[in-house]
Amino acid sequence: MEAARSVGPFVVVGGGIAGVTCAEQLAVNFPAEDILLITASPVIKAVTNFKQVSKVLEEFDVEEQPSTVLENRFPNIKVIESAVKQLKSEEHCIFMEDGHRHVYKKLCLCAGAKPKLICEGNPYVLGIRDTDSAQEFQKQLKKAKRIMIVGNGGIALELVYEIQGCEVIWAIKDKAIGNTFFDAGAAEFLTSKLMSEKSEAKIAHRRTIYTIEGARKESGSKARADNVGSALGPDWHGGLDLKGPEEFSHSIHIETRCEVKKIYLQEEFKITKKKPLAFPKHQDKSVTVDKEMWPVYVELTNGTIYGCDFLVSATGVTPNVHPFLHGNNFDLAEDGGLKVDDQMRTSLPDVYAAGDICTACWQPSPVWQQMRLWTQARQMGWYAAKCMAAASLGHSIDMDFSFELFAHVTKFFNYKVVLLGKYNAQGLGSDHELMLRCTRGQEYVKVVMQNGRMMGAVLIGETDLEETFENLILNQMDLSSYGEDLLDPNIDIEDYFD
Ligand SMILES: Cc1cc2nc3c(=O)[nH]c(=O)nc-3n(C[C@H](O)[C@H](O)[C@H](O)COP(=O)(O)OP(=O)(O)OC[C@H]3O[C@@H](n4cnc5c(N)ncnc54)[C@H](O)[C@@H]3O)c2cc1C
Ligand SMILES: NC(=O)C1=CN([C@@H]2O[C@H](COP(=O)(O)OP(=O)(O)OC[C@H]3O[C@@H](n4cnc5c(N)ncnc54)[C@H](O)[C@@H]3O)[C@@H](O)[C@H]2O)C=CC1
Repeated sequence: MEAARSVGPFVVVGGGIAGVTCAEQLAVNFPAEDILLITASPVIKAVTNFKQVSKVLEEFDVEEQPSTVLENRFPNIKVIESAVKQLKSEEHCIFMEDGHRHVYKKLCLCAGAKPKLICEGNPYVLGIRDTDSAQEFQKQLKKAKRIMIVGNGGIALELVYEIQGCEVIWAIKDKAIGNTFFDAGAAEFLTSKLMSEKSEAKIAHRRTIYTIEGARKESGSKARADNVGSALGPDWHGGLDLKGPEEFSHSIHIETRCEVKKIYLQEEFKITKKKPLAFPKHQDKSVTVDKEMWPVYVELTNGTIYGCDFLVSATGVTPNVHPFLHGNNFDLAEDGGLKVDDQMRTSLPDVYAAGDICTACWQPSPVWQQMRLWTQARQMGWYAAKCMAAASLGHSIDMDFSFELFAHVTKFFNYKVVLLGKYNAQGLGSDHELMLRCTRGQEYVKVVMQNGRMMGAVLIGETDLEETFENLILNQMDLSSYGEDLLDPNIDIEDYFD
């Protein structure tokens, strides 16, 4: 067995952000050694336009590229396009779909995650993970008149805002939108943006439903449909044409505090004699029961039933661990991810993991938590390579600074959104207070304070506060004496703390 440990190259499985970043860093650290990157997809995802916005805030695009681009940049990286079928960790060997096998010295698993669908194997329930699934969604949307989006996180927030020309029923378990990122206050701020943008907006308070009828579609430029499959960056939907066949701009119907109870196919539904609801498409109050026959019917736990063309299950992801588990006893975390320690090691010798496939099981910084995001996939891939390099030289390294503070920059409803630290007071119990500053349609600033120290923040809009707040959270300065001044728009707090 000893022999297996030292022969063979470094091997990385997965051509997503985590895997590509890990392979690149290994290639830089060991320019004279072969690095094998094995991936099931014909393209790899590369980080482009990387910008270190501040100490921990970073922004970048994600671009799908042919593997030759990576091999040309790093001559000691060899990309093999084939799925891994099995791992025999005892033998330090992986077996491929294409029949080949590869011995490894050290292995990093970066096989990502897959959509956690509310119902597997139903052709009317779509998940979105990558370009292929996004294109399939776009194709289905072109001919859809009404769809249901289930889930209240990143994908749902983006889709609800971007989809035009198709009625959208948005079913969420929570009482307010965007629960994975926002509290009720921020949700209200964002919902009002959705309302204010649609001239005929109105809210039907039946079961706290928002019915947003949009203005007739102005000429406006359609999203570029020709460059699908290019940058998968935070504007992954930007390259898609998320427009249905109808001529109105938006028609969103939000059903809160409910889940999908049952999904019926058309034939099955006909025999139930149940009555599907229509939502007032043209403000016609009398339209309460749908006359159309839909391919699929969805019964929600609040008793309402809607016909629609298909559902999007934007209900989270589950780590892609299965091809590797067979015959290997990895320690798994509750969320199904491969447990990794502070050196990105899994429970099996010489096997590391990074990105969506893993679950961080080290003692985290008090203001950091894992979230399956591009930013963390890149940071983990980079750090795992450093750990593998150090380990092969016989030592370990300190935790990378990027895990000191949770920091995420993104865009929702066309607002810049910055999330820092314990932005929703995660794990702080009731022992914290919130400070808020909000100008409707402009900015929403929420700060989470505990014992006079800043623990987290939600910044929506161009607030220019991210760097100052990042420093205040990192240095844990006692801010009690500043009180409300901290958010006083007339006080330039940057001067206070510069
Ligand atoms: C629609 C959507 C929008 C998103 N938007 C954002 C955003 O705006 N900002 C953000 O920060 N995050 C966003 N995310 C999350 C982000 O995409 C993921 O966190 C990130 O891509 C994870 O990277 P990864 O390398 O771990 O996994 P992935 O990118 O999933 O890569 C996994 C790789 O492993 C390969 N693979 C899988 N199984 C095998 C196997 N058996 N053998 C060989 N290879 C295999 C796959 O082919 C793929 O190349 C979004 C996710 C989705 C689905
Ligand atoms: N701009 C950004 O930062 C974006 C980030 N992402 C990331 O990509 C990954 C996938 O995105 P999402 O699928 O949106 O995951 P998510 O984790 O962001 O949201 C999942 C949502 O589905 C809900 N949910 C789970 N099971 C459900 C059920 N059975 N019924 C109803 N609701 C259910 C959850 O409560 C949550 O609101 C996530 O890690 C997310 O953070 C995705 C899109 C944009």
